[in-house]
Amino acid sequence: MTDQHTTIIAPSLLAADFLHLADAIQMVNKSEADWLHLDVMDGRFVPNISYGLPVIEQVSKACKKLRDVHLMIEEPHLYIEDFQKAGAQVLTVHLEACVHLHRTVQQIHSLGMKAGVALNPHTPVSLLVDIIGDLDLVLIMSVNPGFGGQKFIPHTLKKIMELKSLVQSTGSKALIEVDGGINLENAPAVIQAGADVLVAGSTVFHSKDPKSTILALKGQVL
Ligand SMILES: O=C(CO)[C@H](O)[C@H](O)COP(=O)(O)O
Ligand SMILES: [Co+2]
Repeated sequence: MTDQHTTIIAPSLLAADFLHLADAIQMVNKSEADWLHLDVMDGRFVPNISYGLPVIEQVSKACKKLRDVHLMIEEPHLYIEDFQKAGAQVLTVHLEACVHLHRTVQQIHSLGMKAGVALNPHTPVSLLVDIIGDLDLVLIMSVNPGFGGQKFIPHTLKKIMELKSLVQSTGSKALIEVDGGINLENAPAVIQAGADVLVAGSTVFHSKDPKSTILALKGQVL
């Protein structure tokens, strides 16, 4: 999607203190984070409900970083324009939730957003073969979607490597984003496997010094 040499860090607001969202956004604004990851859950595609359009609209007004919206919802095509109006800049839908994935990607692009497709841990990378050339981003779920604070599933490292070869062999511009259970211990291996973007919720927001943790995830320890 963009020329970049250092890993993009996208803190996930899901792990922030919801009573003090403004403080969380100011921290992200002042940090070396590149994006803000926003997780939308509908209680149907995943067994949890997070936050939705009104929250993203307000967050977008305050957030100076790119808004990376991860839709864990059924029938996401019904809400593409709503999320664009709320301030989404990258909009990611789940392959498992889309019957007409190519059409949904076209819809996202027609509204001026970057388009991402997310894969659950059990969904093979090979299912992207006929869409990879149209994508700006592929999100590899490294936990089962629905909750923050879960443990990284090790076999997803192999999927990141498979996706990296697919991207390289097809000349796709898609960035590889990895989401779930990322911490300071596994981040180097995830980057080594081919990740361009690391999502980190608990590791950033539950740390004593979130700004330093963001730098450390980038491999630039203070
Ligand atoms: O999509 C997600 C969960 O479905 C979140 O982005 C992810 O879980 C981040 O949280 P953590 O870093 O705590 O695992
Ligand atoms: Co997410």
